[in-house]
Amino acid sequence: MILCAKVHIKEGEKTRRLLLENKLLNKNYKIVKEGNFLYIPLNEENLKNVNLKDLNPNIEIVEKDLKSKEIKRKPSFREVISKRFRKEIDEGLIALSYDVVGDLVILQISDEIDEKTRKEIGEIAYKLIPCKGVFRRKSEVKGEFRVRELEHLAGENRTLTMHKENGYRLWVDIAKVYFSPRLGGERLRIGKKVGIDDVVVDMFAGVGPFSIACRNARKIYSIDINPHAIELLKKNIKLNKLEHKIIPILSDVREVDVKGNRVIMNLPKYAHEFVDKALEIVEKGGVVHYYTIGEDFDDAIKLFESKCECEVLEKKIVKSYAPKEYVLAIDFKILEK
Ligand SMILES: C[S@@+](CC[C@H](N)C(=O)[O-])C[C@H]1O[C@@H](n2cnc3c(N)ncnc32)[C@H](O)[C@@H]1O
Repeated sequence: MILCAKVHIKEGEKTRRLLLENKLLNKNYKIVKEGNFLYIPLNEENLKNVNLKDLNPNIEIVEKDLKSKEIKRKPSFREVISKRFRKEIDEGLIALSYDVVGDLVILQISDEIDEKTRKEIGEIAYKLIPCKGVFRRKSEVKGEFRVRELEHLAGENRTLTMHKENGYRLWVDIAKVYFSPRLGGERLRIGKKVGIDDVVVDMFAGVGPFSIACRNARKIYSIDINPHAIELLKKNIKLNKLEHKIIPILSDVREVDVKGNRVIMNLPKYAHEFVDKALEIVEKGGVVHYYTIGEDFDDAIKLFESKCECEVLEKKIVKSYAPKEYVLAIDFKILEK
């Protein structure tokens, strides 16, 4: 039995595209039509990163006996690596999960694995994952710009790529700016809340994925301190034809004087240091989308309650960060400052 998204045929193509963009479509099985409904096979491994109801609230998850598309299927990267490197996987030196940004793949292999083996794994990924280049994370995201060091393993040694998610396109340079494809579902969630009269302030915009996800707003101020991010953000504004709405600002957000009714604080590790600034920016009655790292939501809620009168509209775990630590999202409505 295969997990499937059951949707009305009228929403079939839109849902299939959203599932594909969020790496949730299981291409090994055929989509089936029964009556007025389509059953779209799901990639179970990636389901943990995305809440399907954010993609389309009408999706129902059901199990279905679907026919496999190919009789002779190419083994997946995960299948090959699990067999060849079981011990190293169990020891936490090689991860089966990886990121795909545009046509580039980023693997997680420890420095303790020798260079020859790292390259061998890179070549396996290059053959089995549709992509043009393979890299590995050489460090954690670090510094003010939240960028990680990378090591090239296979294919093209190029770090600029075009990523597609949620119906928009983004230029990303994986060596110069922060970008996580795992936040695609979160961006969709925020984008859906945006109204046509909203003025959004994206305090830590990077190349602009949250800003562009909020494209229904009246105006969007997109701020970042990394000049490479702002350069790519400007290209992305043009690429998505949003010159009339998005205002890119290269600056430390603490130096910027703007106001808005929806503030996005996507700097999980340090956002707690910027709460006063967010409260200066947000208008009374507005919403702050706060991202932080923690075991639970308590500290973040206490922090906001110590600084203003607020109401928690929604809270969710976005992804895991370390053992027992998560990237958390909390939407605060600011009642009184
Ligand atoms: C975690 S990244 C998020 C980028 C983007 N929102 C995304 O989802 O891809 C945080 C961003 O905040 C920027 N940043 C860090 N400190 C800043 C500051 N004081 N003022 C403005 N931007 C800052 C970094 O350069 C980085 O691009």
